[in-house]
Amino acid sequence: MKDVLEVRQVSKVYEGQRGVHQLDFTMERGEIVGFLGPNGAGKTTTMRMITGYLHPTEGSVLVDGVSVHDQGRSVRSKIGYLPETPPLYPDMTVQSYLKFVANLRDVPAREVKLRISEMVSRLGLQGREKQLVRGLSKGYKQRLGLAGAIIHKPDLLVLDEPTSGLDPNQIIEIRDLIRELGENHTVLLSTHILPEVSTLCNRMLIINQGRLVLDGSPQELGSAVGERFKVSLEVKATEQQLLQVLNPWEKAKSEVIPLSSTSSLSSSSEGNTEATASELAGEDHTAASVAETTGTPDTGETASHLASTVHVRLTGETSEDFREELFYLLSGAGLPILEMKRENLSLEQIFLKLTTSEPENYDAADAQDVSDPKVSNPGSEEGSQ
Ligand SMILES: Nc1ncnc2c1ncn2[C@@H]1O[C@H](COP(=O)(O)OP(=O)(O)OP(=O)(O)O)[C@@H](O)[C@H]1O
Repeated sequence: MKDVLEVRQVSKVYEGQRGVHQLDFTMERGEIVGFLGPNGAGKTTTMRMITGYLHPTEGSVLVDGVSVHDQGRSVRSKIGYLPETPPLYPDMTVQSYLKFVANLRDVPAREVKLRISEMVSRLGLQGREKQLVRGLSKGYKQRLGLAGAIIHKPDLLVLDEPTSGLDPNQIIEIRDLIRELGENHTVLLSTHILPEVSTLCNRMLIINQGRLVLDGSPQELGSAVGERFKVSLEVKATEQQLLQVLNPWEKAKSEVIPLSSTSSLSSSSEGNTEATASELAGEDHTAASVAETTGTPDTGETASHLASTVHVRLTGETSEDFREELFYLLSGAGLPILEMKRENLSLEQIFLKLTTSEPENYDAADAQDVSDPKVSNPGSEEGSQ
């Protein structure tokens, strides 16, 4: 499929100060891509270069194969841009603003009326056509900004923090609109709100200190930072029975979790109350003591053989999801899983891992490498450059 957007080795230097450095990525038709980064990372700079409002110091931006900077006006008709603060004129009405933008964007005169009514109904602006822009709430101003950004039916839609400053209801409404717009447009969306990316985007780009540090789907994030797949389990078995099955299993390493580190065990049954009490007394809780405190009545056998439930944490060799295989392994051995929980890093933790790095020296030799898995060694010296 032909790329709608090609950002080729783009750098921007502001009077000796770095804006962005050798960014290189493409977007295919129909993608909704989240563009994330801490304050000052270079998101707005990048978006302004993509939309033709700023010239790169180096590199080029192509939309539908045409250079944004060589063919300014013709290529801008293919782009819709919603800056963080949409340039709305407070003394215009909703309708006159849309007419103004339609003319500016070269919408054919005979189509303007129809496009305005399409935008009004699509963006939920019905009944507000004659209202002055200054009287609109922030959420409705954002809707109007979006209407202005798509009135000329652009191929590529660039949205700079479209939900910033909105209340929770407005955020939900604008997200729904963006999701809908994504059905007909290719969308690049910058945001500070991480859950927004997981709900709206099928791919994300993370930028830090002017460089791309990750390019991948939200699902690929874990493997991008070299994370292994992890789960914690509560299994109806003795520790010995469980480890007999898990130890030879090559997919993951298992570690029994002492009772003092488990939450569900320490909050439910009577046995757990005892355990918590002894815990308060500062006793050490090994897996054997878990067995003791949660086990069946004492019949004289060793405590670990009596346990009714055991908690274990399993860490995979890779980031590959092994839950299904694990389920069949334990059920095949007649050991019921009572609880299984993923223990992987949250999006926020991964973001922090990728964007918390020391300031670096910039020189031409330290070009980024975001080849598969699409990350430039976060945390390592090379990656943080
Ligand atoms: N006009 C300018 N002149 C000089 N430096 C600038 C200019 N615009 C941006 N910068 C610098 O370029 C870097 C990237 O800024 P940019 O606004 O693109 O970041 P951002 O990721 O959009 O940040 P935020 O999330 O805070 O909006 C920052 O160090 C910023 O100070």
